[in-house]
Amino acid sequence: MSTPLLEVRHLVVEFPSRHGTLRALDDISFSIAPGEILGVVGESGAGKSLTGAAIIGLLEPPGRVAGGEILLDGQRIDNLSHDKMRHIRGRKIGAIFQDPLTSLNPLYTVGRQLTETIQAHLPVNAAEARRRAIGLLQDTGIPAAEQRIDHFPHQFSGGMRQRVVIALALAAEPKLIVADEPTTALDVSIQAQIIQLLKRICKERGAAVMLITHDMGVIAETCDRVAVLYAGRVAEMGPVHEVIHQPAHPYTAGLMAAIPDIEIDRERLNQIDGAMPRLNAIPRGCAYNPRCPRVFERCVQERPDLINAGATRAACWLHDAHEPHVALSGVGA
Ligand SMILES: Nc1ncnc2c1ncn2[C@@H]1O[C@H](COP(=O)(O)OP(=O)(O)OP(=O)(O)O)[C@@H](O)[C@H]1O
Repeated sequence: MSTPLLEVRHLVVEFPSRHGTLRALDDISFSIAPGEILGVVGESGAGKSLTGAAIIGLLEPPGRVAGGEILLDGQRIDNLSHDKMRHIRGRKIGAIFQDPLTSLNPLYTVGRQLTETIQAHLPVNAAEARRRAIGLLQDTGIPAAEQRIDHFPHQFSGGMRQRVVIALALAAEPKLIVADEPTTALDVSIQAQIIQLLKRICKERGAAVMLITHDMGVIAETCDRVAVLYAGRVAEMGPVHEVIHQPAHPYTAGLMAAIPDIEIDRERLNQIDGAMPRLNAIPRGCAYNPRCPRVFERCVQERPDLINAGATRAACWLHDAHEPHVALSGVGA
């Protein structure tokens, strides 16, 4: 892999609470190379959005980075002032969120928002900024961009608005795009178009992308590599094809089995039994052990770190070569 653009090393995020400190992200490490799309997947509460928020410097207090480091282009960004981070967010990191309306100012035309962003970060005059803004709208598939540039956000449909948000995220030519559930709020019929657009435009520009989603189908279509999160830790990480077709962690296998299939009645979907633990009740050993069909003694005693597991890396004792896998009695192994 080429030199990483983004490196997240041993990231810890904590929230103070009345019951003591809650650790929401616990020792998360991964990297993304230029031009690469890393999918971050997991059930609700796994820590996907917090990971994205920590990277873009938008963790909501009292949540805080309590350990580890985040490097962009070799420079630490987790310890910068708000002002410096705001500048980096515009210039080097573009963010795309689930609801396009949170990223757009309803009072300004999309052209004004695009040209202001371009001129705040790039040395171009107003005419050039407008020319580039029209180019971005065309690139993101907005028809009649020369006219639509002077429209307000409410004059666009949901799908078109998310295209505008993608154009805005790319306006300052950032090297990293963090996209948090970018299609969840959209009509199913246009989700695939937006995902394909994001993929094409980022690949063309060589931008690194962190794509947060709970949807394994989106990951399969879009990503180069994938990190599977569970209870604030990486359960498995590897090339997307290998993670999907030979999942090494029983949690990943469970997520794969739960992918909706239009041929199958929703009622019959194979969901993973049980629920993600609350932060104040993370089980000892492997956090997935109460739900795991392959749990054995060591899983309830010792917490696994990522180890080589065939074509991927998985935090699972099943892949420890020295492990005699003695199933726990009473649990379907
Ligand atoms: N402000 C907060 N205070 C306390 N705990 C929080 C706060 N924000 C998030 N958490 C907890 O951190 C954990 C991770 O949350 P996060 O939003 O990152 O999950 P997620 O994987 O993005 O889920 P979803 O798919 O539902 O967005 C959850 O247990 C959540 O309850």
